[in-house]
Amino acid sequence: MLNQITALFMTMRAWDILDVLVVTLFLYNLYVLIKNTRATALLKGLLLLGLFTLLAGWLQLHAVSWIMEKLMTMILVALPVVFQPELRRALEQIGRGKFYVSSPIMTEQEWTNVIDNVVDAAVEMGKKKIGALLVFERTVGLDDYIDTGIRIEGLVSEELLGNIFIVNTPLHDGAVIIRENRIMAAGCLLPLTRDRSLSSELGTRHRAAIGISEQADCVVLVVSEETGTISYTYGGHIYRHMDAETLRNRLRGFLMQGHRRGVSDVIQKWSPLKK
Ligand SMILES: Nc1ncnc2c1ncn2[C@@H]1O[C@H](COP(=O)(O)OP(=O)(O)OP(=O)(O)O)[C@@H](O)[C@H]1O
Repeated sequence: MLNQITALFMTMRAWDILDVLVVTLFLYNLYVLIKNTRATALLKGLLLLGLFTLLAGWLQLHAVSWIMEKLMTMILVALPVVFQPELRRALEQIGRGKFYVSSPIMTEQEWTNVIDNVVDAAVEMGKKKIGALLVFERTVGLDDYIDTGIRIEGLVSEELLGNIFIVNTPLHDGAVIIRENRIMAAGCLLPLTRDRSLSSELGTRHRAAIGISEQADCVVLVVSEETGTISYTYGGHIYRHMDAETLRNRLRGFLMQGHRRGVSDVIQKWSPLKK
């Protein structure tokens, strides 16, 4: 065994290493792209079906094997249809040269500043019963949704957020999308959840917040215009009646510990050129 491994390394050419590196980079970015989206759950399901097919073959259950093989073929044909939005987004990102995401890493102080400004704005809007919808992009890019709104690309501040959501102003309808310390766009249209089990108290603003969190790994804040309560959504779930401190802590958890944008982070983090 050891000899075989040694032989393998001895016969390895520089191109083979490059080959492995390219495949690793591709798979890692693919993982980052689909992590925490509905694609992950579907892939887990596929993996289980694959294992079941192998097991059926190994136990020589011919009828089960035959059915599973046909089923797998059908699923593989159906996959591009089911994953059409994800595939489109991935191809667009490659087309825009964004598959390998390179972005400056935010310091802890910068994140704290962003979170404080957003939470203070949300609390203030809650007191005044001003409805608001704020999406924090994480590893899954939200360019598709940013494109549905008005581009801003301004630094996050309590004052700017407060201004955007003033009732009857052009930008107040729809969602604000935040990427790191920038408000990328306002007035964005988000997909509504189709979950029928939700409370009837939750109108379209809350349904949009849940809907986008089902499609991507973003975290979304909602301020209710009716009650002034603040909620957040993540992974298709809604967490309601948040106070400022809990919200701050949850956002820290999501954004400061959980925010990774890919291999570029690691490279930048350990880069000797990093100041
Ligand atoms: N698909 C969507 N994407 C983004 N924003 C949306 C979407 N649908 C509705 N909204 C926002 O939600 C507002 C309507 O909120 P609605 O009263 O229906 O929801 P709600 O969940 O009951 O919230 P509230 O408690 O604030 O009343 C719209 O004016 C718009 O700003």
